[in-house]
Amino acid sequence: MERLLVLVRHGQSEWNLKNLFTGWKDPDLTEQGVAEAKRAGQELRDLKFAFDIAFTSDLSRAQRTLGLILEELDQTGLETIQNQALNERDYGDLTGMNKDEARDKFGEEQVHIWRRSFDVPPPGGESLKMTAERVLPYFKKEILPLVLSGKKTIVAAHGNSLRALIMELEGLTPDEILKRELGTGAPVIYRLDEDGKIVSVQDLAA
Ligand SMILES: O=C(O)[C@@H](CO)OP(=O)(O)O
Repeated sequence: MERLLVLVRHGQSEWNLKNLFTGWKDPDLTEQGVAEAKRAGQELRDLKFAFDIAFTSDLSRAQRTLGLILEELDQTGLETIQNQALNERDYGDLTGMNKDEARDKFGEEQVHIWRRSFDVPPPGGESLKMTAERVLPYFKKEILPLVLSGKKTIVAAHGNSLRALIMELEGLTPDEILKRELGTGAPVIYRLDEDGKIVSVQDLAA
């Protein structure tokens, strides 16, 4: 039995393009983001993927990315579950701020710590650790059992909510996961064994 899990970060959003901290804000995809999502769908179609269930966050950029992928796969009616647990890390007071302006205001190092340390949250927001503490229980309860039962599953979500998932799946240390940048609209394909251990990983961005 195949146990397939595909993770995909949303395509470029309006706020990715404007270089703004996004978090739980809900900007739409850019034209480039739409094209990235379509290309992801085409790549999965070329690899002959057909899914049994889809999960996404409650943010439009991830939902729309998933919708565009499913269109390419001719699977627009696929059962899809949306949950806030898969949302991007909440950037708190940084939300909406330009990333370069934040560096000017708070210093390069402080901004890097907020963006890429494991357990230092930005003011009023979530660290990657806090993000993992909501993503992982949801994944273990709602998603993983379906994957292990043979349901081919796609999860369309966000840079940091997917980092939390990848850290768990691949058994990475905080240092290792923080160096991992996920391309917009680039699927990562996992095949798992019956215990949820990785049999193979294929990153279509690579
Ligand atoms: O702004 C955000 O919400 C995220 C993802 O785009 O940014 P960062 O790469 O800084 O975690």
